[in-house]
Amino acid sequence: RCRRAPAAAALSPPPVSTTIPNKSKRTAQDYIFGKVIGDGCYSTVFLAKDIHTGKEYAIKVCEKRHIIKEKKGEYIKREKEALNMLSNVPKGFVRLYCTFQDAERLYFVLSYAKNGELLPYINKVGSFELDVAKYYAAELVLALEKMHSKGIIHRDLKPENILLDENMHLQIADFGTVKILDPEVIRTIPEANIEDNSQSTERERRRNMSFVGTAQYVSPELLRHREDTRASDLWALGCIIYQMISGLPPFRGPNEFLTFQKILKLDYEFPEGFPADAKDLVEKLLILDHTKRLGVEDKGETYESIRKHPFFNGIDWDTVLEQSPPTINPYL
Ligand SMILES: C[C@@H](Nc1nc2c(c3cc(-c4cn[nH]c4)ccc13)C(=O)N=C/C2=C\CC1CC1)C(C)(C)C
Repeated sequence: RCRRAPAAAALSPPPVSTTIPNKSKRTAQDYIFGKVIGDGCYSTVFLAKDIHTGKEYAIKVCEKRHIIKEKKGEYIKREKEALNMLSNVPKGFVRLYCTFQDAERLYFVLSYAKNGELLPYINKVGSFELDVAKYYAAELVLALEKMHSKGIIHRDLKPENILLDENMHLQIADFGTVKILDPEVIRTIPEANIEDNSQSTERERRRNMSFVGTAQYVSPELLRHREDTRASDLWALGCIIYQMISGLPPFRGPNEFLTFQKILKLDYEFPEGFPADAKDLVEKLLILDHTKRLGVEDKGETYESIRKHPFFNGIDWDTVLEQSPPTINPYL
């Protein structure tokens, strides 16, 4: 868990120069750094403009000494690997264009999600109309299918790191907490009972696993056993669908510890008037036993049992991303 760095910690943008270097490798001098648009645990995301093309990008800047001090090298490496694995996926994720470094910093040049985070939209209108919630839930399912089929588990999905591009399509960001499954590993199945040395190294890995996830959206298996599987993202999907429709996440406490207690006891309820289909889907995702969650048994690259759920009636899964998203209106 990291505390938000105080604004003062946001990096001062590097000096701008006017020389035009050779095309091969970009440097910070190729960009005009603008406002800070996002502040991560050990990085700051600036809005920036390429001085040669005038194009806008988001540049994530990480201080090398901070990464070394906080031992975040692994996170940075995994984030870059995940972003590269997803950069050929045309929609649903922020795209990594290039990286470069100087003596003190690492730079990631990424797509600029012009409409920012999903969270302010939920807060502004209180809660989404059903067709809006359904549409964005469908975009989220498609993004999870693409990530999981590449063996990438996000582990910290939440409305703050689900962004919206200029056409209001979703772009998942912040891959600092991802887990990338070893390609040889078959789809994560319930742990076998047989004792073998891989089991003990797996147990070792979990004991050493630094905690990830944000309180309201973290799954019970991550809390209880430090076990992270694709099903942990399906739990977060359930929380986000609940929140888009009711305006607040299902598990809320005055502090993280009490929020965790509610998660482990599955202590949540639906507000009056919560649509029946949505309630049924959320109930099939917010199941303590991660092997029983809707979608966990699905084989192949799509979550058929989630796609087929009545909540998604009317969604044409093949054209969702080509459609223009429904307008997010204040819920009267
Ligand atoms: C979730 C992230 N916040 C953000 N990450 C990114 C943004 C972004 C944009 C706005 C925004 C745009 N307009 N108004 C606000 C607000 C927050 C943003 C963007 O455009 N492009 C790539 C990003 C991230 C790339 C990812 C590899 C890190 C945190 C809080 C971690 C900094």
